[in-house]
Amino acid sequence: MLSTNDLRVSYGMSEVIHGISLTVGENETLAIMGRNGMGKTTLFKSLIGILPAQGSIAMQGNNITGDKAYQRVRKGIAYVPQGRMVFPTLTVEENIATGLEATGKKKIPNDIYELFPVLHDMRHRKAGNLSGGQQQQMVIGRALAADPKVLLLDEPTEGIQPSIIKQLAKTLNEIKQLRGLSIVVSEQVLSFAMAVADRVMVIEKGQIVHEEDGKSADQKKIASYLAV
Ligand SMILES: Nc1ncnc2c1ncn2[C@@H]1O[C@H](COP(=O)(O)OP(=O)(O)OP(=O)(O)O)[C@@H](O)[C@H]1O
Repeated sequence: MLSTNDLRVSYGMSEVIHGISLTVGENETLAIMGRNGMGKTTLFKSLIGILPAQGSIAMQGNNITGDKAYQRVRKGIAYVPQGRMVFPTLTVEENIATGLEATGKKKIPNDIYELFPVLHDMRHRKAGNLSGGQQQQMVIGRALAADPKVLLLDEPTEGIQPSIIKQLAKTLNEIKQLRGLSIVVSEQVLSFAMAVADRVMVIEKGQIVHEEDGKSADQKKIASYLAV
């Protein structure tokens, strides 16, 4: 579905992603695990087209390396950034509706409010008044409004309570079923990654250093990469 080949990303003269090749298949969830500063956000920003990269990125076999972010969104990639980036003074509904731009539609698809009933209840509230977990649901709803084929989520559990993290994992699995999409998620919370991932990759200093099947993953080994 989405793949990279020898992807390299630099800030000025300093290269921080050193040749990453990965593929996420149709209806697959790929978790990219790594400690702070290992390059997860940089990788995601290059996938969505906010940061320029060398090497290549392909979507359904078509080269999108030269595409701008909005073109990639139209081709079916949606991005939920780390820190969520809500528009605090807009209502919940207005926030979600910003995701519709790529589709030309005016109405928020029903399944978004079915997935997140609390967002329906709070749709006229200002987004800045929502809890962290509710805001995370809202920005996932915003990404789904763009009708993506691939959903990129950068550390969605950051700043969210453990009980809500469990619920978020369940919801992501539901979304994958319901929409039949592919998910790439970056994470540091192992239990969350294990609850959603079909495949796990570990990133260290801008390189993939370990990869295995999610269901049979050696959690101790992955945890050892995450330990400081
Ligand atoms: N704007 C920037 N300019 C220069 N270097 C940067 C910039 N942003 C990130 N870096 C560096 O790139 C490397 C990778 O950072 P990145 O934010 O991608 O890591 P991360 O795994 O997402 O970590 P975190 O979870 O803390 O966001 C780090 O060494 C970081 O210091």
